[in-house]
Amino acid sequence: MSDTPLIQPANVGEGVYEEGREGYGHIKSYVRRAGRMSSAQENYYAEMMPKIGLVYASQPIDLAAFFGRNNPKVLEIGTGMGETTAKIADANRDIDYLGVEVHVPGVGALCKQIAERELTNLRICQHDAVEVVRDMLPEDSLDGVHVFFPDPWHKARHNKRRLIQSPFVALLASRLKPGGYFHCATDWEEYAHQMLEVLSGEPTLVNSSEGFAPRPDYRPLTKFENRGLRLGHGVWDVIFRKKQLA
Ligand SMILES: C[S@@+](CC[C@H](N)C(=O)[O-])C[C@H]1O[C@@H](n2cnc3c(N)ncnc32)[C@H](O)[C@@H]1O
Repeated sequence: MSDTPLIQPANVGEGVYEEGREGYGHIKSYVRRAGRMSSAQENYYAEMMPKIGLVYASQPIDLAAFFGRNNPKVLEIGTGMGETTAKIADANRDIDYLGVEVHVPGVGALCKQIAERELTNLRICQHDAVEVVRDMLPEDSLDGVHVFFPDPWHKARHNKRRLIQSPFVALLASRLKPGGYFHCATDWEEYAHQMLEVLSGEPTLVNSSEGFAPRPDYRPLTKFENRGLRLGHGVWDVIFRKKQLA
């Protein structure tokens, strides 16, 4: 692993207050939303998280040992209510998926999907993905990264809270294996262009298409996306690959 962390640990920057910074750590890409779990979500959370949850710790993990097999590993950041995540894992049982999400009712909803679909290839970490990637995922350990519809933070003064920015993309790219893919999607056009620009600027990645990519079959259309498309709104997919070693 390299000596210089790409994202500074939480104690760096102490004393500097910036909007969006929690506990003087790095700027957060989310706000803790209110919202209670339904009793079903609560029950599934209590039943499933001890079995499939990854508890955050500031040390790298062995993903093959964690999933109990050597199959391809894909990270999804911001699984939301988990419908897309569960559908993808259900349709691709030979691939192991690690979903990272901070919103507790969303984690509860995903636990329900995992139990109902009897998925053994999908696990969840309920923690800030920036810290999970920085502290827990070894370099060259992932076959793919999904970041679907990240919070757009559309006001200019909030743009700094967006996930897809150069330092985090460089960190994520370092966790991909050579040939691994990095797939983002958004319905916010200006963010789509930022994604394309930031990923194009990462020297270890190469675009899999010319410009935006067609939606690949493995990413199902969400209800929300379908409605948007009917209303004439756009959705943009950006898919890059990590360069093979020379
Ligand atoms: C707009 S939602 C999209 C959810 C889902 N991907 C979808 O397509 O419906 C973005 C999600 O990312 C989560 N999120 C944002 N920043 C995060 C972070 N740093 N770590 C983990 N989850 C994060 C939010 O809690 C939210 O659920």
